[in-house]
Amino acid sequence: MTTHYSTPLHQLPEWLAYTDAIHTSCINTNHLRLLKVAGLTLDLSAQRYSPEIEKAIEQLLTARQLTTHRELLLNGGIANPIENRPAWHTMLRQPRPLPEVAEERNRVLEFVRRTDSNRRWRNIVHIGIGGSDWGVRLATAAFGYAGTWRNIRYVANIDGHAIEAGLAGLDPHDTLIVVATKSFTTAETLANAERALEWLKAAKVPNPYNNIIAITAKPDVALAWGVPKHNIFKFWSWVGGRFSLWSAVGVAAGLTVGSNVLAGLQSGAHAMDQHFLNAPIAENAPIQLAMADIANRSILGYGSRNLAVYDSRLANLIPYLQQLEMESLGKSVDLDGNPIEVPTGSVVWGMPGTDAQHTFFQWLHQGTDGAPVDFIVCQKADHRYTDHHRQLLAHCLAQREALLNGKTEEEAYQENLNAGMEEERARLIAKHRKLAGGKPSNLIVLPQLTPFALGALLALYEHKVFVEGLVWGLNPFDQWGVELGKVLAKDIEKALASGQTDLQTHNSSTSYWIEQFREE
Ligand SMILES: O=P(O)(O)OC[C@H]1O[C@H](O)[C@H](O)[C@@H](O)[C@@H]1O
Repeated sequence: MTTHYSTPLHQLPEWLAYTDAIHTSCINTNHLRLLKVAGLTLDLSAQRYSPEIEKAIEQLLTARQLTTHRELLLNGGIANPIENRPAWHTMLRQPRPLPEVAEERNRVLEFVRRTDSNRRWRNIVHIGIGGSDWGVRLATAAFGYAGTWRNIRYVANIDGHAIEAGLAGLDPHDTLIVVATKSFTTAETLANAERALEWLKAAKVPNPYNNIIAITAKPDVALAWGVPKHNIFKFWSWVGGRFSLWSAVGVAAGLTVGSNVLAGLQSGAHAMDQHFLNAPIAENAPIQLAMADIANRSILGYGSRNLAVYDSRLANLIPYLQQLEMESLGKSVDLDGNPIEVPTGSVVWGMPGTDAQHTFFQWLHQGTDGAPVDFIVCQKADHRYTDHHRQLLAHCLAQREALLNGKTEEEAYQENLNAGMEEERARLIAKHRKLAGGKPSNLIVLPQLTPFALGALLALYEHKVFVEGLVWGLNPFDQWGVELGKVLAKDIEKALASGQTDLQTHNSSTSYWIEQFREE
């Protein structure tokens, strides 16, 4: 068996040099550091920076063999050694992909074209969960925020309310059920697909399977389930679930917001792939984003990162990135199975701004922990309410500046006095109004919310995650942690249905609740 690391990260000289460089630097509030990539601007001015940091990054990434691993990723080598397969989502957005990829891409385009020209399917119910869900939701909300001629609904959760609400009020004769599941084994998706099938049958739809399409890496299983061959779109085991938006999984987005959205997303992502491959380290946006995140997480000790998305059309970017980042980086052993002795992937959380300002920004400004923030905003809006957009931009910049600059007690005290407060009270209130400042953040500006810009943004985060995995030495392309719960759920479900279980195998609280929830 190959050993990947002879020296653990926390003892690696290049890591120690990076740690030192971070500790001996600060955020320079007079410094402007911008990277312009694929139409996006990444403003890193509110992160620590020094020539020593730049040098340490170069050396650390050389020690981690960035060039070799990046080529492995982008050329379809075994980038996921634990599961012994490539992680080749970048292939799906190449202008000239492998013939089998091109063929499936064309099948999707042709399906959308034919369906549109027949004005077929007024309603779409997209059934899928996790990576087979969030990307499609994101794309349709981003570009269909004002509605489209087709209704689209999403059903992910096993909660029966989800499928009930997903189907309620729709005409089964004019509804296309899209079943998206890489594995075709995911319990939620299969159960919801069964309910949708029953619903079609109950409405006496002549051939209910004609109202269903499946997108999967297991076409044989979909066929055996009943989906006709011509209604099955395939992707490949080398496409990780959380990267499947780039595959035929996006077909429901094609049907609602148009094939040009899929094409635009792909070309934006491809432009970012090229930048990631070719740009020198100091100008490489995914790399610089990753290294800032690593510094904040592993060296400065921030436990989470906030996503302040100043565009309500991008609300689904938050769960999308939560899956991308937390499923990829929520690991604590390296490729050799040894514990990683520095903190790895942080919590990622957020809400669109300005809603977030009225919910938890207080904590960001004055809470004990605080968190770095990614501010994401579009320079130009697509609505006609110019003063709304001006205010939105102002709030975004203001929050970022407040986090960075803060306010001293003395400043607050003087302001209080100037506002006519008597001295003792001015002192007390100043202590409450003081903001520490110095909080790191990124600002990512999209010129406008186009499919190209969103594609580039998603690929920026994907490659950021890859670089973090490389530095920490973990495998960002598996997710073993979610398995145990799935196995336990199967056993508990059996116990709830039949009463048969070995209660000894569960802890006393679980056993108690099995008894309580057991069906009579
Ligand atoms: O697409 P599927 O095979 O149905 O998988 C759906 C989801 O299942 C699990 O939760 C995995 O952790 C996710 O990565 C995946 O996206």
